[in-house]
Amino acid sequence: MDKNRQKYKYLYLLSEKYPNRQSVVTELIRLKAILNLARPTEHFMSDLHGEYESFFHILNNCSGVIKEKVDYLFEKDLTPAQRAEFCTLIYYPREKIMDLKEKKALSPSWYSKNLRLLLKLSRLMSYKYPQSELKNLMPKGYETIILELLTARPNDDAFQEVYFNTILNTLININSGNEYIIAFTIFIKKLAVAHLHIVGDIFDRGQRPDSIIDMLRQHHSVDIQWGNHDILWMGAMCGNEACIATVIRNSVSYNNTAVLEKGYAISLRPLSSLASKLYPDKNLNIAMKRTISIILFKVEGQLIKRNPDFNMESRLLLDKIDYISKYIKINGKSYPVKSPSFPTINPDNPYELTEEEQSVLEEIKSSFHDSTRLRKHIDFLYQKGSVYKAYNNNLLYHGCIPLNEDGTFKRIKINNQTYYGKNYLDFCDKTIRQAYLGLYDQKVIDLMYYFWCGRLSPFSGREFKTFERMYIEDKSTWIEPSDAYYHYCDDENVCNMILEEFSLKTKRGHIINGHVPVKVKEGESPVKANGKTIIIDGGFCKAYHNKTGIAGYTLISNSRGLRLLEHQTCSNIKEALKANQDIESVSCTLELQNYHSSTADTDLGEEIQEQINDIYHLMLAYQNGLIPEKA
Ligand SMILES: O=P(O)(O)OC[C@H]1O[C@](O)(COP(=O)(O)O)[C@@H](O)[C@@H]1O
Ligand SMILES: [Mn+2]
Repeated sequence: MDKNRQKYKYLYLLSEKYPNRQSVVTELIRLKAILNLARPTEHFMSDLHGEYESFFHILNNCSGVIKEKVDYLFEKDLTPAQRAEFCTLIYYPREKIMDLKEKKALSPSWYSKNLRLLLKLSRLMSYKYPQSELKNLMPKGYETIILELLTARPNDDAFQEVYFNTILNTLININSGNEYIIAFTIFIKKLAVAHLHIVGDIFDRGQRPDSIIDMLRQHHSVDIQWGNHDILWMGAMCGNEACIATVIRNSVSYNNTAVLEKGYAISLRPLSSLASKLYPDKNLNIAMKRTISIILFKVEGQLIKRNPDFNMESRLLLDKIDYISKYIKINGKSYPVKSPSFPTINPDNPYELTEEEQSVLEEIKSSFHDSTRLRKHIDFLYQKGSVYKAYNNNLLYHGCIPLNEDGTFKRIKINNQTYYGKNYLDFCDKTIRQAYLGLYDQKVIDLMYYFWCGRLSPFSGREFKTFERMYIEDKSTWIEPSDAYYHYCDDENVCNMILEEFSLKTKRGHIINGHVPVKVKEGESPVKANGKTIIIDGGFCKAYHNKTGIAGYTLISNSRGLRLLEHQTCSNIKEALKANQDIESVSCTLELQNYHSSTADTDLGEEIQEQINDIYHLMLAYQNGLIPEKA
C-alpha cells in the first residue's frame, strides 16, 4: 500500500462514506445541529413483576405524558371531556374507532378533525428530533404522507392550503383514515419517549410477564438492567435446577401457572400428579407448592454443598429438622415446624431426591429447554440486558453493590479471585453470559442461583428466608439480613464514591435502583442521599400495592431535569378506559435545572462530537489535497 494511504488509512475508510467535500459539509452541519437539539427524553421503570395490564396502559399513555401534552396544547380548543376522549384515541386507536363505529359516530368530518389534532400534537412533540430521524420513527409505508402533512404550510399560502386539504381529504375519501390515525398514534408515542430503561424484575408474582416481554420486543429503544427475578428465569433457561424449582414454586405460590402452561408450554402435569399422590388430603395447589418446595430445598442444598465459597450454609435447613419431634433448630433455638409432613425425605440423607422427584424435575427441565417462546424471550433479555448501565451520567442497576459496614466496597472471593465495586459487577455480567452459552463448567450455572438469592449478589443483596417463611410461624425468623448498601444508599459520600467507581461525574450523576419497594404510604421517599440515589420500585405488582400505597413509578429525565410520576392505583383499568378515564399520575419534580440541556450534554452528544472531529479532519484532507475527492 502506498505510504500516504497507509498513514491516512482511517480517513480513506471514512472517505468511502463521505466521498467529497459536499457530503462532508452536509454531514458536519447536520451533526452540529443535532448537538443543539433538546436532550431526548428518557423514561425509567422497574419491578414490573408480570403486571401486564397496567404496564400495557402505562406504555400506551407514555406514563401520563401524552395527557400532559394534550392538556397543554388544546386547553382552549377542547373541553376536558373532549381531551380525555382524544387521549383514549391515542392510547387505543383501534378499540376507540370500533367503539365509535358502533355508535355511528364516524364521519369524514370526525376523521378530518382528529387527524388535524394528531398532526398538531405531532408537530409539538417532534421539536426534539432532527428531520432526518423523524422518518425513522414513522410506521413504514406512511412516512411520505405524514412528512408532507407535517411540513405543509396551509396557513401561509392559499396553494399550500389547497395542497394540504387535498392530501387530507383524499386519504379520508379513500377510506385510509383509520390507518393514518393509527400510524399517527404510533409516531406520537415514539416521539414522547426517546428511550426506555427497565431497571429489573419483569418476572414473577403478576400474571403475564410473557406479554410484557412481547411488548418490550416491539419497543423502538429499550435497555434492561436485570433484576433477581429475571436472573432466576435466565438461570432456569441455563438448566439450573434450583432456579427451575424456584420459578415453579413462585408461580404456584401466586396461583399463576398460566404463564408457564399457556405462555411457555411448560406443563405442570408431572408435578401435579406427584403432588396429589404425596398429599392426597391437601388441595392441589397447596400440595404442588409443598412438592416443589421440597424439591427446591433438596437441589438447593446440593448446590450449596458443592460451592462452599457461596457461604450459604445457613440455608441448609432440611438436616436441622428433627423428623420425630417435628422441631427445627436454628442458631441454637428450636421452633415447631408448620404442617410437618415430609413423605419424600429420608432423614439420613435429607438432600437426596426420590426417584419420582428426580423424574418430575427432569421432565420440567426438558420442557424449559424445549420452550421456543421462552428461549426467544430469554434471548431478548440477554441482548437488551446487562447487570448495570452507565447512561447519560446516571448509573442504573437493580439491587446493590455490596459494601462493608464502614461503607467501603466489599471484597468478594469467588474461584480464588477477589472482586469488588465495578469489577465485581463486570464479573457477574460475564458469568451470566457464559452460563447461557453452555460451554463452561457447572460453577457458572450454579452462580445463576447465587445471583438470584445470594447475600452478596448485586441483584439481591439479602439473605432470603424462603424456608422459614414457609415452615416457621415465628416471624422473627423471616427477617432477611441485607447488605450495608441499603442504608448507605442514603449517604451522599458513599453514592459519590460509587459514581466515581464507574467514572461518572458526581455533580450531575444519579444512581437509579429498583428492588426495594418504597413505602410511600408510610411517608418514605424514593429520593435518597440528597437526590443522588432514586429508588423507583413503586410496586407495579398488585400484591405489593398495600405495601407501597401506589401502583408504580416512572422516572423521567428530560432537558429540564428529573421528575417522578407516581401512578395511582386503579381497580379496573379496562372499565376506566371505556369511560375515557385514565390512570392518574401525580408528578413530582426532583431536580429542576435553570437551563435546558441539549443533546450535546448526553452520551450520544459525545459520540457525535467525536464523529464531527473525524469528519472535520476528512474535510481538511480534501481541502489540502491529501485525499482525492470522488464524484
Ligand atoms: O413476597 P413474596 O412473593 O412472598 O416473596 C418474598 C421473597 O421475595 C423477595 O422479596 C425477593 O423478591 P424481590 O426482588 O421482588 O424483592 C425475597 O427477599 C423474599 O424472600
Ligand atoms: Mn428484586
